[in-house]
Amino acid sequence: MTGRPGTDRTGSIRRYLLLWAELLVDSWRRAPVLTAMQFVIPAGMAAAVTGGALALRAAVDALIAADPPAAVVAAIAAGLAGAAGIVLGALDSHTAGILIGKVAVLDLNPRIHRAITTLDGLEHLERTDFQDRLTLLRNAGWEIVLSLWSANGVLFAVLELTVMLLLLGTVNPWLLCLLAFAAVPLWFDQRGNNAVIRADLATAEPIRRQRHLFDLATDPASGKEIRVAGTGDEIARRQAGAWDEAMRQRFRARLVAAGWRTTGWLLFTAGFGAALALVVHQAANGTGSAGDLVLAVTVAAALRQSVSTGVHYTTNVASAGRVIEPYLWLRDYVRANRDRTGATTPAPARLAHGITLDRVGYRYPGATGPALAEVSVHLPAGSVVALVGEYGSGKTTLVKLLGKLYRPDSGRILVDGIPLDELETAAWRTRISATFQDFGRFPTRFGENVGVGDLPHRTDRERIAAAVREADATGLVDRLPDGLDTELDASFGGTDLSEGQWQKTALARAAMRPRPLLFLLDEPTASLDAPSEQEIFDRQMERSRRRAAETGAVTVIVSHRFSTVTGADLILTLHHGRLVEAGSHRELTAIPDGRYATLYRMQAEAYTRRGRPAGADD
Ligand SMILES: Nc1ncnc2c1ncn2[C@@H]1O[C@H](COP(=O)(O)OP(=O)(O)OP(=O)(O)O)[C@@H](O)[C@H]1O
Repeated sequence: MTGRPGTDRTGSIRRYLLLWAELLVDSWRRAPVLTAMQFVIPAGMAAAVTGGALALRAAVDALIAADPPAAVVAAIAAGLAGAAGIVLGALDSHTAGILIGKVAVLDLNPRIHRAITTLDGLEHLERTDFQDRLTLLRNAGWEIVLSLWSANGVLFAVLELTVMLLLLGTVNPWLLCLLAFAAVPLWFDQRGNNAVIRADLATAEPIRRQRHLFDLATDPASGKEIRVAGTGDEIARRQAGAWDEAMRQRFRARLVAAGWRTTGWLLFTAGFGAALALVVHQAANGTGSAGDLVLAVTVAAALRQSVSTGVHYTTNVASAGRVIEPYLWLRDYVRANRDRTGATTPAPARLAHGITLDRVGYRYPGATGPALAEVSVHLPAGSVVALVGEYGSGKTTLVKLLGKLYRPDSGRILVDGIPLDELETAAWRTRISATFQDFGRFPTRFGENVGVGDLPHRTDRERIAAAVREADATGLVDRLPDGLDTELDASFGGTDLSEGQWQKTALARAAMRPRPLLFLLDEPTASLDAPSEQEIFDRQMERSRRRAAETGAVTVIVSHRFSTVTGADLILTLHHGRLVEAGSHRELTAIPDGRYATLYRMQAEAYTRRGRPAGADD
């Protein structure tokens, strides 16, 4: 921001013009004939209106001059011009609709979705102010493309207005003042629209909240809890509250806009009336012809139509700002993100030394305190590292930093001495195998759900079968009606899986990559029963050791069940975002009143009370 409104406005106009130029190129590529028609038709309509008015004046003057043949020719010309105007008007709306639909659905919407889904990092999905913008962009393609053709419509409306005013000027130069009256509705309408845009942006948050509450109420997963807890009424009340909050502001803004619009039209009508009175007066005292009067009435009536069309298109352009602004923001954000992630150093073929965290800190945007602070530790190549700590202690944040999903605010992460920031993000990610507690559920076939863990091999059935074995999911596949080819996700007509089965699918997906340098397992077994959990951890340990020998891979496991990670080479205990202890299970349990030792003992006692062996491997 420069702080100078004029400069901001110029910059904004420039950005809009550039966007429209791009959309014009898209339109031309997608449908050249339809695109050309968007210029030819309005030009033809402007010509038809002015030609018709001139022909009508000629016809009336010829009649008065007792020249019937000239009057007939002029009347036919006026009729033809009127008919051409009607045909072109009908063509105009149809062709524009088809063109806008094509470019919006086939070019712009996919471009927006691609930008959102391929953006590096997670901030745009997790920050509420970013989410508000993304909410506005859902299927916004139509409105954005419409703005181009509305701008084009404004241009032609101005052209038509200019020609008409020139015609009126030939009758009486005072009639040129009608231009000022014609501009008033445009200007007032603009003011009203600005109020609407401001209100829509200001109420994006409650609209998103009410949508979220609606999704919550209609989602089968949360539906169970809502019914048991009896919170249905409360959710409905809050949804209505959010809706009410948004709608109050939006209705108020629309009321203000309607006030501006009505005032604008009233002023225009007053000017129009005065113009007609002037021409009638001129005709009455003999300084003008009857043809002039007909021309003035015809043109002034058409002028009203042109102004109305101009206002309509201007409204479209102005209200498109609601989605154009977030779209331009998204493009800038993607560009800035690309520049920021322009690292080019390839990931090492294998880890020789390991991963070092040097005073790493991270604070979520808008958070009051840091999620991680001053974390310094070395994760040796080939080691299995466990992250433990209470809820919210920073474990997942650390995992995300290692996956380059966030960048540290302070300190740095080194991979074999190379700053992670300098490693090419995509290349680094292809060397990571990861499972998160909130795993993805893709509505595709089971095999594909697993295969996407290593995109180049997503249809490699042998590789998929091996990954399924690694995740101990062979029994699951055997029970599926079509094995690997079973369509998943009941909401899309497929077979649904239980929470634990989805988690096993995610584990199999994470087993697809053949030579990872880093395994990230963020509570990979939270939805599984204890025996499956232990089995999976044992299997993962075995896999980690194998991969460690091949590539020096580091495994980072987050687990709340301490007994499963006792075999880790290094256990890191986090507390309020700080690393408070690091060592092996034996070393940490030897610290009297140590954090790990205390938490471990408490968990072990709880298991013993429930009749389960406490830390059987201890
Ligand atoms: N997207 C986010 N925006 C703002 N704050 C966040 C976000 N994600 C996590 N936090 C905060 O950061 C801190 C660390 O969260 P983190 O998820 O890393 O903890 P954790 O140890 O993995 O917790 P859990 O065991 O519950 O998964 C918490 O205080 C949490 O509230």
